[in-house]
Amino acid sequence: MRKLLVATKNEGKAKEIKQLIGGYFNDVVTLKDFDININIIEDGSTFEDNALKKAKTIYTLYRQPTLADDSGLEVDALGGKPGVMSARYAGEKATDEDRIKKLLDELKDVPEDKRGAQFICVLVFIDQQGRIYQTKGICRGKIALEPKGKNGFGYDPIFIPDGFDKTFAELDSQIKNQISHRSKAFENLKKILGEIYNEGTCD
Ligand SMILES: O=c1nc[nH]c2c1ncn2[C@H]1C[C@H](O)[C@@H](COP(=O)(O)OP(=O)(O)OP(=O)(O)O)O1
Ligand SMILES: [Mg+2]
Repeated sequence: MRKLLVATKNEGKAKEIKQLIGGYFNDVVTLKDFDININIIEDGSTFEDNALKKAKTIYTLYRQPTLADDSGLEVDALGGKPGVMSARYAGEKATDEDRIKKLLDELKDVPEDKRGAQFICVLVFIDQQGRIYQTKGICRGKIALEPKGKNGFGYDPIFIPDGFDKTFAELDSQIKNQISHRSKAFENLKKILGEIYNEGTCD
């Protein structure tokens, strides 16, 4: 029996993590699943700092294999903003719609060919013994002129990945999971898990 704690409260993210993690754990539980009400202040200046803080906080409490994901959207025309502030871009109580609205507003005078952006995902995994591993994935694309689609979460309705003419929210979750920043970070994490667990998936 191998269990993974996922240090996230974001249900959209948790769903993707469960789809992407592969067969290395029989049980994958998030902070919502085991109902711990902990508020981890994400005050780092990088995705790496914040992912590390989330993973360490949960590992220190439970001493079990723990995974954290810190991610966000960097918009070229805004010098990389909202970046690490993506979740709090329109204030603490704001919704995904509020954040999308604010971003589109700031880009209202930016023409289509200057709307380049990238999603970043940093994963930090801490194994049973407390060893720390980190991987990163980037997905390039551009910001749509208006929100479209119902799939996914967060900024998905306004992000058009390179090579497609639809937003992540219009594309199938299967396609998103083949090309996203998160899936790229997981490709590398799974190589590490393969080494830690000797290629053996658990059964
Ligand atoms: O694939 C994605 N598709 C759309 N939006 C995304 C994606 N990946 C990250 N994002 C956005 C959501 C949130 O506004 C911010 C992440 O912030 P981040 O602190 O990592 O996550 P969070 O606060 O929502 O949950 P938690 O910290 O509990 O894991 O970037
Ligand atoms: Mg967060």
